[in-house]
Amino acid sequence: MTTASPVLSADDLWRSYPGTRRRRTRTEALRGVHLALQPGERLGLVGSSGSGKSTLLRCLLALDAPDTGTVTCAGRPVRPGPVRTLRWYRRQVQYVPQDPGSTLDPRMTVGALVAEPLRHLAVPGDHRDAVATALDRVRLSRTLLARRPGELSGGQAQRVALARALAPSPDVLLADEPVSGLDLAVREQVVALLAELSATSGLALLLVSHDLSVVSRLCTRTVVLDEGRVVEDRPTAALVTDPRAPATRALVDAVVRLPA
Ligand SMILES: Nc1ncnc2c1ncn2[C@@H]1O[C@H](COP(=O)(O)OP(=O)(O)OP(=O)(O)O)[C@@H](O)[C@H]1O
Repeated sequence: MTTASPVLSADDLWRSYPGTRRRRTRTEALRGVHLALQPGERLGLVGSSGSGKSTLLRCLLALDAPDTGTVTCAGRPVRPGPVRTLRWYRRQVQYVPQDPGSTLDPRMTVGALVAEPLRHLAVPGDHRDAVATALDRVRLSRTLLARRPGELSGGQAQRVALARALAPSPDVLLADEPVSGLDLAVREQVVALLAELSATSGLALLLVSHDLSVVSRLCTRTVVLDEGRVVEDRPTAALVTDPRAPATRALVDAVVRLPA
């Protein structure tokens, strides 16, 4: 067990949603979730549909507040609030969305898209340099700077999303199913790129997925959520070869059943 202090942690998070007319009871989406991401670590967060992954991610991104419990980044508590009070956090913890095709503004050029977070976060320095560096880091040619999302392949769009997240030089990336919309060959390239980025720059990565096969190739440790609870938190290799919780077994079986 590592003793370094986590760069990002969730401590005893509880979050419930009110009942609806059709479903009267409250939904307990998170039930006492603990999670700690060490500097430079690659941590997987897996669980079936409805297990609470998105709710946890929204709390970690300070887009939603837990009912009780705290999110802490580098020793400071993190809660939703006005943009200016969260700038420090957004510079340290960046988000890579699931489907860049629909999240990148189709009217903006690649250059403007990658520069946007730097402007929003009031990052000092020459933004053109930072944009060029971010494109280099994701292996995107600078000849794409003037293109718009509609003129990019799926893999290029995902790299632009990654470059946007990397531009402010964060310590942590939270990636939500970052390869799920990509075909197999491109998926392999993006997985390899994420592994390389974390290995060479000390970037910590929290990879959220329902697919254990992607997580097992990238993450050294994996947390399994089931009905809002952490049911396993172990090295990924051990978890895959010897799943203990029924939810983990189901995820392992789902990978085994997939055609090669
Ligand atoms: N806004 C909401 N109002 C009511 N219930 C909600 C709301 N958002 C999520 N839930 C419920 O909370 C539980 C956890 O949902 P969540 O979206 O966090 O799961 P998930 O693991 O991300 O699922 P998926 O993989 O399908 O995206 C589910 O039972 C869901 O129906």
